Amino acid sequence: MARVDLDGKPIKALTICMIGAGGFIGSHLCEKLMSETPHTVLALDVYNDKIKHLLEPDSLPWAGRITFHRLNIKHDSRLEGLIKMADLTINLAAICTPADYNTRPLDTIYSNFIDALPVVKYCSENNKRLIHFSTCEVYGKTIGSFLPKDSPLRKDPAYYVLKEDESPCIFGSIEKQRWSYACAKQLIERLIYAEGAENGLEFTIVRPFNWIGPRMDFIPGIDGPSEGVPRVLACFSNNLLRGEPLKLVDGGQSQRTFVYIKDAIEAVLLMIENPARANGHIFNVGNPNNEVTVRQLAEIMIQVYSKVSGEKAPETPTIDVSSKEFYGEGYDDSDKRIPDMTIINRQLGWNPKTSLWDLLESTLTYQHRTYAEAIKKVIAKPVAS
Ligand SMILES: NC(=O)c1ccc[n+]([C@@H]2O[C@H](COP(=O)([O-])OP(=O)(O)OC[C@H]3O[C@@H](n4cnc5c(N)ncnc54)[C@H](O)[C@@H]3O)[C@@H](O)[C@H]2O)c1
Ligand SMILES: O=C(O)[C@H]1O[C@H](OP(=O)(O)OP(=O)(O)OC[C@H]2O[C@@H](n3ccc(=O)[nH]c3=O)[C@H](O)[C@@H]2O)[C@H](O)[C@@H](O)[C@@H]1O
Repeated sequence: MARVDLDGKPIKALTICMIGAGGFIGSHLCEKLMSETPHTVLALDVYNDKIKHLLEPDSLPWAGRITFHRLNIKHDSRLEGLIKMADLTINLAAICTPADYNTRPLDTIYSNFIDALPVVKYCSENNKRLIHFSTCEVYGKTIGSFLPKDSPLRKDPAYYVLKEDESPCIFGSIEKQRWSYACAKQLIERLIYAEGAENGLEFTIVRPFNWIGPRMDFIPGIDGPSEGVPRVLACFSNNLLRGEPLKLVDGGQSQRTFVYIKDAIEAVLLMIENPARANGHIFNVGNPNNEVTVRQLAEIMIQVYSKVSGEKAPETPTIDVSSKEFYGEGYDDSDKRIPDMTIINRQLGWNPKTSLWDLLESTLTYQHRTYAEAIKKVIAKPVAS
């Protein structure tokens, strides 16, 4: 049966230029596009470890529909040609781990703004559609966080729910370099929006709210640097795998909503296949029902990991660390992130499905299966003198 879009029209097979295809989100999106659609992917990245299973062997059912192009978009003349070959470009490439924002602010700003400029320009000049990945961090802090601690208004959704077309972007001072990422993402959003308004660029901007699942980031000392600090899912997974206490930054009081990567990818596929409904829009993609403090996240992950691994929870399950000690000078944090879902619901009829417990159960099962043996070997190895 022919696949149809939300308006009942047949979906044409597309060629998609996916920049950053070798990362966490890219790997899941490539998997979905290969297994469930007829689309072709030109996968661009500097790494391909997370999509190797889709590239080899030649006998895979989708062989020929995905090709990997190893390139750095900072300096590679092949970029424009690949964008021209495609109907649609999806840009995922970015430095997007908070540990980098205050310690490598220049790389962060270059990666999230300067390096994205040619992609926007080539799409605009060649009349190609662009789906650009921004972030929920563009909202920064909530309005409610500036109210007195005991103000009843803090409980009023008007002071914390984040709306694409209404909420302001509230960042800290310049010396709080945490916001270098959010600010660079905000400026590229504004540039894309302006290209749409002045030059007719067909664009969609995605604001992911803490998408998590298998293949997110790396486990320090196993498939990433020992001293590296990934995002919270991988930090806590690493602690659990090693039987160490989970580190709560500044008491773990910040709140987040976590969405399962597989739910979120459904939303991206709807955007890809329904351009008339997605063009010109900015979409929050998150799960407002999965809100927890970071401390609660740690507690749930400890329980779930114990269930899936059969190992006892560590005697000291969590410890508090200051943000200065953990991330260094210039760190700051978003207090609370509840996505408003009105626009994505209206335009694409999308809703997240997976509960926090369920998504952590499948993700931690994957982490245990993938890393537990390797961690045991590393721990058992005597340190070279
Ligand atoms: N995962 C989330 O929940 C989340 C949340 C908000 C925003 N985002 C945004 O979504 C996008 C993808 O995030 P992710 O979680 O998959 O991150 P990721 O780090 O796993 O993936 C990014 C990929 O881009 C590649 N890349 C970076 N710079 C490049 C360059 N110059 N040339 C070629 N390739 C380059 C990296 O090698 C990596 O494979 C990013 O733009 C990020 O800011 C993600
Ligand atoms: O995922 C998103 O939607 C966006 O937010 C993330 O930012 P953040 O949620 O702050 O990053 P995490 O590393 O996942 O941290 C979440 C919270 O856990 C805390 N944390 C992290 C690691 C840890 O070991 N302990 C700990 O308490 C952090 O301080 C923060 O409050 C990243 O900036 C991006 O990947 C992305 O743009």
